[in-house]
Amino acid sequence: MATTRMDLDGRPIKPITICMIGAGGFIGSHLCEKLMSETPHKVLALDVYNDKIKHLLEPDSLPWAGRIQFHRLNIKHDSRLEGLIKMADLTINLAAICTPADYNTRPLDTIYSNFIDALPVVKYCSENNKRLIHFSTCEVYGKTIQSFLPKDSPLRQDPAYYVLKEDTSPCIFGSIEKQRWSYACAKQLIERLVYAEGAENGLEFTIVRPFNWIGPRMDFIPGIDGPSEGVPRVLACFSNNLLRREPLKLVDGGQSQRTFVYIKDAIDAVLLMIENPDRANGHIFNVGNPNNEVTVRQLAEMMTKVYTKVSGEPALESPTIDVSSKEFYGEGYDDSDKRIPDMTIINKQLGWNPKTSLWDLLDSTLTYQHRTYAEAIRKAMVKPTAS
Ligand SMILES: NC(=O)c1ccc[n+]([C@@H]2O[C@H](COP(=O)([O-])OP(=O)(O)OC[C@H]3O[C@@H](n4cnc5c(N)ncnc54)[C@H](O)[C@@H]3O)[C@@H](O)[C@H]2O)c1
Ligand SMILES: O=c1ccn([C@@H]2O[C@H](COP(=O)(O)OP(=O)(O)O[C@H]3OC[C@@H](O)[C@H](O)[C@H]3O)[C@@H](O)[C@H]2O)c(=O)[nH]1
Repeated sequence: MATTRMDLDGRPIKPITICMIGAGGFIGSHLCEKLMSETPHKVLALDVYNDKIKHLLEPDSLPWAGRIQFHRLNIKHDSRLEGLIKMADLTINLAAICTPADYNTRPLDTIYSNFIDALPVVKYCSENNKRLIHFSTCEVYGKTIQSFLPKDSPLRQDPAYYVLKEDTSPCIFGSIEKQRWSYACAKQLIERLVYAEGAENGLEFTIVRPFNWIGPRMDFIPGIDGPSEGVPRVLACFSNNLLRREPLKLVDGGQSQRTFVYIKDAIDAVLLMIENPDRANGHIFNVGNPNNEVTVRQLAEMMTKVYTKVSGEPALESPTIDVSSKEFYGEGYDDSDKRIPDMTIINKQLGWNPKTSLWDLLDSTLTYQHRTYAEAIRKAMVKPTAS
């Protein structure tokens, strides 16, 4: 007899149906895994692709068979979207172009994907009184105030100038020709639209600002399960370099800082939002791990050490190489200098804190990368490239 699961206020959690847009992606695939293995909820999984959730959809003998349905559709132009949102109690929108290499090279696609294409999702939820959890990004904060202070200013040590807080921090982007900010600005405007639908029309919404969630199935390995010339996010870039025994490329010397959180810790936070609507509705949540801050150079050094342990292969003599952002990303690139999430609101509303250290999450993730890709890469490197 399954025990009834209780929410944070001691009330029994009723099974719901969730319309998950972008369910076939990195975060979506982990969220579907969690929902299928640990909850009674149903998922309508909408995406253009389902490679990352195929293991959840087949065979029919799976214990959750019947609770997850895949619908292959592109929300840009599909008349089935409203009906699927109406069938569900809650819509979670994860769909986006969200790899920085695209922001300054495909700015129109980026703006359409992160703002225009999300408009019908918000409209259908609002018109049909359906709850929405919308995925934004920590990138809406842009650059810290600290990054504009003189290098020797003592204020640089004051957290008020660099800790990012949902209800007080400004959004600071570069100039228009720095087209990198097309993504963050599109995300900012869709946040403002969702917030306005809440304020004016009573839409029950939650906005999530992920701070660099990383783990297995993030993006792709160029030339293996993605285009050879593709440029994924840093975890996949560095994994690809390690797998191919190439130096890791440090953009502009790798001085930018990031905080990384393990995908499995972050998914726990999302499940708390799903199952505690009274505590999550109306809120914007930072979801990250302030204890895992490194420069990109330090990340490269740590991944090199972990990969040596995981693969048994010694590191290269020169494990990293500096490259300019212009060379790596092209014209119009710019960067966030530092991303430390303030955790006050998510602690107060949901009592959530991340658990996994950067070393441990890199250990499990690089173990997955090595097990999944090492053989395919060895074969690809042996095979002469087509002349
Ligand atoms: N992973 C992170 O650390 C991170 C950080 C900040 C924000 N986010 C946000 O979280 C969300 C999910 O990110 P992710 O890391 O899983 O990315 P992802 O690229 O792995 O997943 C996005 C999914 O959306 C799908 N999609 C895109 N456009 C679509 C469309 N028009 N119709 C149907 N499906 C479409 C893609 O096929 C993909 O499977 C995005 O909104 C992203 O901006 C993620
Ligand atoms: O090979 C590489 C790849 C990336 N980098 C650097 O590593 C840092 C992280 O780059 P990523 O591609 O992972 O992406 P960013 O952290 O800049 O933004 C990402 O995180 C927030 C989400 O909104 C998005 O998924 C994306 O915008 C950047 O400073 C980038 O310049 C390298 O130095 N070398």
